[in-house]
Order: sequence, then C-alpha cells, then structure tokens
Amino acid sequence: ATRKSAQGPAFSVIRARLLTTDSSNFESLGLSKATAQRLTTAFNISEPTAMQRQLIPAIVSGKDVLLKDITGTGKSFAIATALVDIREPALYVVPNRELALQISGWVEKLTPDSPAQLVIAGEEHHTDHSNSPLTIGTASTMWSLVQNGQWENKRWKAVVVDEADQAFRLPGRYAHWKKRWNRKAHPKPAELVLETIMTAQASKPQVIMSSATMNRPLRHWLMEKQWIKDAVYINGLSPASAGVQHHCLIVSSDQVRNIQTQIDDEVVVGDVATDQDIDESMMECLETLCSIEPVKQGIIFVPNDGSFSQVMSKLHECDIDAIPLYESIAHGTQAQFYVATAMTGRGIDLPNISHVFIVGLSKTIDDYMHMAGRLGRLGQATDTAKVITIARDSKYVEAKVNSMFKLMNTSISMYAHVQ
Ligand SMILES: Nc1ncnc2c1ncn2[C@@H]1O[C@H](COP(=O)(O)OP(=O)(O)OP(=O)(O)O)[C@@H](O)[C@H]1O
Repeated sequence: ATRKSAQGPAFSVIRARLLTTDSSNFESLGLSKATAQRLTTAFNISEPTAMQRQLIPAIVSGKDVLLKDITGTGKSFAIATALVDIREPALYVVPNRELALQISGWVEKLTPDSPAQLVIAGEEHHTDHSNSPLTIGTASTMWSLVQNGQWENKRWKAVVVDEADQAFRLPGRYAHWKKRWNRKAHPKPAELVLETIMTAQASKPQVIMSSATMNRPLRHWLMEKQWIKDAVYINGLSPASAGVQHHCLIVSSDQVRNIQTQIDDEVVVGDVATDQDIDESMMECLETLCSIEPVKQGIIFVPNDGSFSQVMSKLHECDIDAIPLYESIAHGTQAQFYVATAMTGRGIDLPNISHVFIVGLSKTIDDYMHMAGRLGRLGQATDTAKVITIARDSKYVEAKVNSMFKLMNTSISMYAHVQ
C-alpha cells in the first residue's frame, strides 16, 4: 500500500500482518547462506519474526527505512545481522554503551573474523577494528571525535539510528516554547553527527531509523531534514506481550498502598513531571519487594545517575545481590538484580528477567514503555512477570499514573500484599 502524507513525501507502508509471500527463512529474505547458517549455529535462530520478514528485504534493497514495533521483537538484532551480511561501511548509532556492547557481542558471534569497531566511552573498549565494515557507538562519543578532528568519515553505505526518538529527543506536542527554542539552539549529538555525515558525503547513505516509540512528528522531522527519502515504513504491529502484570505502589512515610484507579477523569498529558529523589520509605519498599517477590532476575530502574550509589549501597546493606547493568553487559557478571536508568537500560536484552522495578515516576510514557519492555520479549512465557512502580505519595500522583496507563491502553493490577 502507498499512502500520501500531507506533510511529507509519499512512502510505502508495509504492515507485517499483510504479508503473503513465502519468507519463512532468512535466505529467502535476501541474506547470504553463510549468515543464515550462522544464525542457526550461533544463536539457534532459523525463522524470522513477522516484522523481520519486512525489515530485512527493505535493508537489503538499500532503501531508507523507518521501523516501529513493540519492544523485544528483534529489531536491533535483525538490523545488525543485515548490516553484517551486506559487508559495506555502515554506522550504527545507539543511545548507550550498554547497547553498543550488546550489539557488538552479536556481531562477534556472527562474524568472528570481523568484529565491529566500537566508538564508546571507556579506555577498555578502545580496540582497533577500524578495517571492520561495521562501526557501532554512541552519538555523544562520535560527536566528541568530530569536535577533536579525530572522526574518520568512511563514506557510509548505511547509517542506523537505533532508539531514534531517544537520539533526537524532539520536544513533545505540549512543550513550552522555551523548551522548543532550547532544543533548536542545542542540537543533540545524533543530529550533529548526522549533519556531519550528510554534509561530507556527496551521495546520501541509506538511513535506517528504529524505535518502539517512534511517533509521527519524528518521522516528519526526519523527512523534512531530507535524511529519510521515499522510505519503507514498517509498522510491525506485533501483539503486546500478554501476561505481564503492571502494579503501582504509592509510598508515604507511614504506609504503602495500591494506587487508586477509580479517580476523576483528569487527564494529564505531555511529559509527566517527576520528583527525582528517592526517599527512605521508597527504599524500604524496594528492599521489601526484592525479598518477597520470586525474582529470577530483576532490573531496578532509578531516576538518575545520582540515585545509583544510594540504591546500590542500600541493596548491599540488605544483602541483596545487585550490580550495575553495565557490569553485566561489559563483563558478563551475573547477579539477581541489575540497576540501571531509563537511558542506560534502553534496548537491552536479557533473557531471564522476571521483574522490573521502577523507583519513582517515569518521566514520560515512552520511558515507561521502554523500561517495562525489558520483560515479555519475543513472547517469552511471562506468567510471573511483573513491572512494579514505586511512587512517592504526592498531589497529582494518582491522576498522572492513571492517565499514563490510559494513554498506553494498559491496565494496572492491584498488588496482593498491600492494602
Ligand atoms: N527471529 C528470531 N527468532 C528468535 N529469537 C530472535 C529472533 N530475532 C531476534 N531474536 C532474539 O530476540 C531478542 C530481542 O532482540 P532485540 O534486542 O533486537 O529486540 P528489539 O526489538 O530491538 O528490542 P527493543 O525495542 O527493546 O530495543 C534477542 O535476544 C535476539 O537474540
């Protein structure tokens, strides 16, 4: 189907559910026999998902791609696989070094003789694989290389921006004009890196933008910039993961209670304002949840880097086995709990996660979806999977959380052990 957009050029809309052709293996999608075999031997993966059946041929065709599908459907994995198979200079921009390391781990398993070049902060990652076709890194580190005159433009055949909404962080529809001006005056590193590439190259590279939460304004902004032209738009529409329970506990100094869901229909739109501190009552609630819940492995999301050490030391004081998420990704260290922020946990895929704890209100709905999206990936059995938010009792907390869940079309379940 082809749809004419009022604000941008025409682009193809392909919906995974409309698929009719036979595309039940990776070779039939355009990947080489060697890559298809490697997927089976190294990952035990032989059948593409519905979304991947659209995505891989689109990448192989060399067209620009806009990709949206729910979290955990194999977007990053399929993009990396296709780029490895194409073997031409490709740049893969990610929001955090954790995701860069995860993807480069996949690449190493796919092509042990040609590991990706990493462009991320941290001396320990500075291994020279500059002859490798694939470069993976964070926009902030790439931009500092550009500024220091150390950036090597390779005449990229393809440029990927994963978690594109996070990379460009356009102001929301209801953002104050000051915020809009500020955003214009201070472009994000991903924007600066793409400008650098587009200016340096005579022919535009293929551009692939992906995110579970890529909205229409972002798509139009990308087309206005002319970074995306005549793109294949893949809206995966995978069914939301069934079985994940969402709870929200409201904590004050003298009680922990379930959120009230029957409240006046007050809709709070736009970014949810959040209080960034974690107080003693919230920490106690977290500690209790960590001990009473049957957690196989859990991710604890904290509001910011400042809360990190506070949460880590409290968990250690209580003998709870917790480490920063980065340590697990970078060094393969295993623990029962991993601590992350919304930013450092974006896109991370860990197979055994049974619980997500979000301490403090999510800043935005998108943040919530990405944090909760560490669970129920690719239809894993999720009958005990839980996302539990621990929010401080404050004036509009009920209205904010309820309107957020309403907009996500997700229901909040009552948590059994409290009133
Ligand atoms: N066709 C497939 N069959 C089985 N497993 C797959 C397939 N494709 C990818 N996977 C696995 O699915 C997991 C999730 O993949 P990935 O992290 O790429 O998802 P994502 O859609 O990018 O997630 P997010 O939106 O959270 O960034 C990975 O562990 C990967 O090995």
